[in-house]
Amino acid sequence: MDGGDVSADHVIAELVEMGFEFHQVNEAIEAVGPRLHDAVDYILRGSCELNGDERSPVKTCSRVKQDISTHSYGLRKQSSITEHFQSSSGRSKRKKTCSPSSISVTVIGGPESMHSKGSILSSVPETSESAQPDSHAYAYPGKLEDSSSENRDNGIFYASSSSSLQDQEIGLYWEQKASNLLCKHFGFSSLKGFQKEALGAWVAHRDSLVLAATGSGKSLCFQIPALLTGKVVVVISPLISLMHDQCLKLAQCGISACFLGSGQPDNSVEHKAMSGMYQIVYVCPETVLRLIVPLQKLAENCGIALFAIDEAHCVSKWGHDFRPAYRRLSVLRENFRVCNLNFLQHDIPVMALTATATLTVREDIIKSLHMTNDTKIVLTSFFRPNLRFSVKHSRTSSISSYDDDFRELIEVYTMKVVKSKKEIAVVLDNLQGDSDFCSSSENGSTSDADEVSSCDVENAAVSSKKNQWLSDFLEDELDVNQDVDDLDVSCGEYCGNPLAENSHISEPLEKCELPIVPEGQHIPLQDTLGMGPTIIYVPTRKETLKVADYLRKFGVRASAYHAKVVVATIAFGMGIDKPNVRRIIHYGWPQSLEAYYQEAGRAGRDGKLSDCILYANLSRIPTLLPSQRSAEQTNQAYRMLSDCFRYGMSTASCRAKTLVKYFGEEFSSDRCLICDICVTGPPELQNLKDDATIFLQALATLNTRYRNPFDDGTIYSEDRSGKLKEKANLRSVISEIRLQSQKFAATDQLWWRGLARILEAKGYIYEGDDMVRVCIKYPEPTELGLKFLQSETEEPFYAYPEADMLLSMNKCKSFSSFSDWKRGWADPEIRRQRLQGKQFRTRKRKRRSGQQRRDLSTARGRIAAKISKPKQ
Ligand SMILES: Nc1ncnc2c1ncn2[C@@H]1O[C@H](COP(=O)(O)OP(=O)(O)OP(=O)(O)O)[C@@H](O)[C@H]1O
Ligand SMILES: [Mg+2]
Repeated sequence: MDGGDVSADHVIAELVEMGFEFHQVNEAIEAVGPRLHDAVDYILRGSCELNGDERSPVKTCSRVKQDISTHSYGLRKQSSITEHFQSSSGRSKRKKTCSPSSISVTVIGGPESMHSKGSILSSVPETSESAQPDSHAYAYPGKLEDSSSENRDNGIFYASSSSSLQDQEIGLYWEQKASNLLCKHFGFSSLKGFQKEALGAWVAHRDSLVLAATGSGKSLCFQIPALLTGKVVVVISPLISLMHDQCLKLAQCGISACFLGSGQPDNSVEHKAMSGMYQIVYVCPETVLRLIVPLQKLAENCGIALFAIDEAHCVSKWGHDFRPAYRRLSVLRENFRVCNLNFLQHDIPVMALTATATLTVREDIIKSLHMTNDTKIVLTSFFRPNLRFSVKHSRTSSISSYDDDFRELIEVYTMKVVKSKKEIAVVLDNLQGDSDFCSSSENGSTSDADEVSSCDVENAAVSSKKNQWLSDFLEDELDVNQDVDDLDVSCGEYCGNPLAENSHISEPLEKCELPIVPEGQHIPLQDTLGMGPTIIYVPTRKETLKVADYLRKFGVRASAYHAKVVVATIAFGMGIDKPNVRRIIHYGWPQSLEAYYQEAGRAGRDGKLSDCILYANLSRIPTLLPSQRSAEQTNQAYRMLSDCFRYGMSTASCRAKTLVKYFGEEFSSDRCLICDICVTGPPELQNLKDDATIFLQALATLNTRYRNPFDDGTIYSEDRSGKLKEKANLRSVISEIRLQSQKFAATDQLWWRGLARILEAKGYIYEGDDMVRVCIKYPEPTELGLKFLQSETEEPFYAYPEADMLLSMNKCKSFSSFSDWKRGWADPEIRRQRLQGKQFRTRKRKRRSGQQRRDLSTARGRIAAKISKPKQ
């Protein structure tokens, strides 16, 4: 919108269309001429005093500079402290009680458009020399009237807004005013539906819980109130990198903001914030708990418009990033009510926001934060139409998998096909020989894992040279604030999966324009995503170095990022808003679908097609990463990991549908059309009647055979020595199946593991002890299962084989030959021949050469070598 040269009629029409009153428009045009922005400014300023020349010569960001140069950007003065006192004393001190009414749920139909054309955030450089990244507080100078004696009280500055409005004024045309502020500060043409809903609740002084997809624009729901009122908005946020990112962006939009917490090196910022100097104050939950009294003073002196609790899933023990301090945030609701603070006219609203909350988590948030019964729930679709989800099988702990898994990525970034098998072999050899490059135990090993490896102690130490290189790289290439330490915030009582510390960042060599995804339309898979940045999430720090190292050897500009080395403002963690991330690669099992969806949500925030690929070892059961957990938390963590495992194993249902369903949403359309399952289709439906029958039959046999002598209902199985041991487990069921059925003698355990999941989902079997597990261990038949077994109908049992069953089908052959070999030993004649014959010698030789090749860099290899060493 450039109002300079357009005719008065055009400008009038546009202003009226924007919702301004005709007489206001006329007055504005008469005063400032037919210039759209100036007219908008004029109207917004209304009858306020103008004093654009009072702006202090403090550094401004490029966008603000541009605004100032194009518009006569007068600013309204912050009401002085005396005015605040006057207005507060003039208010009714009548105490109010909360009248409970039922919680209302608003479901906004269909996902909001993600196509943020003309987003100023993508058009403005991410850092600007004038954005003061090292100042730790971000003040648009026009907002801080440091030279006004009126606003200055004992050296303390008070927040100001260009559109400071009284409470009653906000109520009248708040929607229009909010839209105008949105346009002015953020460059967006209109508020999204859910943003209006959330703001509407706030205007009505109600608490609210805002549930909206990652990247949908939740931040604006709590940023606009600061602009509308001129009062301070206090935002509770879990990560310093996130607070830093948001403050920087607000500064670019001409809004003063600061963050408080252990990462804030400037002690004076807290004092200034509590004096009302900043419009938006970000604070970590631990810090806000000790600031209750200063905040009450702030509410009395300057006014607090809203408490926003961002990433509110951290409140809940049932969520993926539980933070104990978040749970204590009920103090905000308790201490800022009319009944405790006489000067308030209404309770200060609490707005909780998250993109990843299941139904249980939502209830827990409302309860834990003591939100009022009148809490408004604003719910939008969690569906992100431009995210292309897929799951691929990979032995992610083994560097030999990197070749296949990262080949395409390397080709995208280096723009050449460099990888002949020979070249790759050379690189892999180099990496294996590199002392820094050590293998680590995989997140995803089963208890019966047969290939677990670990690092030599000496290899585990990362050379200081490399660390130096990494921080140099990050300093050079990324917008880094090394003074900010995420770990200060996220350690201690934080019992979650530290998201930000496990990522790689690949920066593009050059950017390219990509088509915007038309909502609900099919996107052919061969569409290239171009070279926007890629984030690779891996489970351990060691693996960040490993994968980054590998990519760099092929010429990709990749760097490991984890909080121990450096914390960047674009840390790509929870809530971080970088528009053009094209690929999110999870390399190894995530710990929960919440974490997965949250991390995947960093992709495609500009609305363009982006890939979210999960590489996981589908033949193994994932394990929990070590963390301090109570028994209850451990069970919950297993439940979440199990859901994630099932997502990976699923072959029949659209990925996006599974994901949004997990968050309690009924997917409006049947398929997303772009995920791997939608594109390639599910595998062939199979009649698994025989398989299900033999499984349940074997289970029933074991139950009868090992019914324990004490007849207490517990079922035992025998170990090889014939001793009674624990309950019949999946393994013993599989052995029993092999004994009972020639047809299934060669079918491997992956098949049965998958089938057990299908039977469990059907309600035919259940976990026989009280433990929560990722995969069923002690199957027991349900009544339904027994009924199925006893039924003599010919009715088929159709099911889609799951991912592990498909893997099993592929490797069935080798197992079969092994099985034949094993069975052969039962025949005395074959046994004799083998012991004497060539066949045995060959196998022995092979085994011996295997010993020589033992990999001494792995724990297994060293143990094996030790055991096989002849005794002296
Ligand atoms: N009304 C709007 N019109 C157009 N674009 C918008 C609007 N509101 C927000 N956006 C865009 O949405 C992007 C993401 O916003 P934001 O960071 O608030 O997402 P979020 O919902 O908090 O995501 P997350 O759950 O990942 O934290 C912003 O960079 C902005 O470009
Ligand atoms: Mg956010």
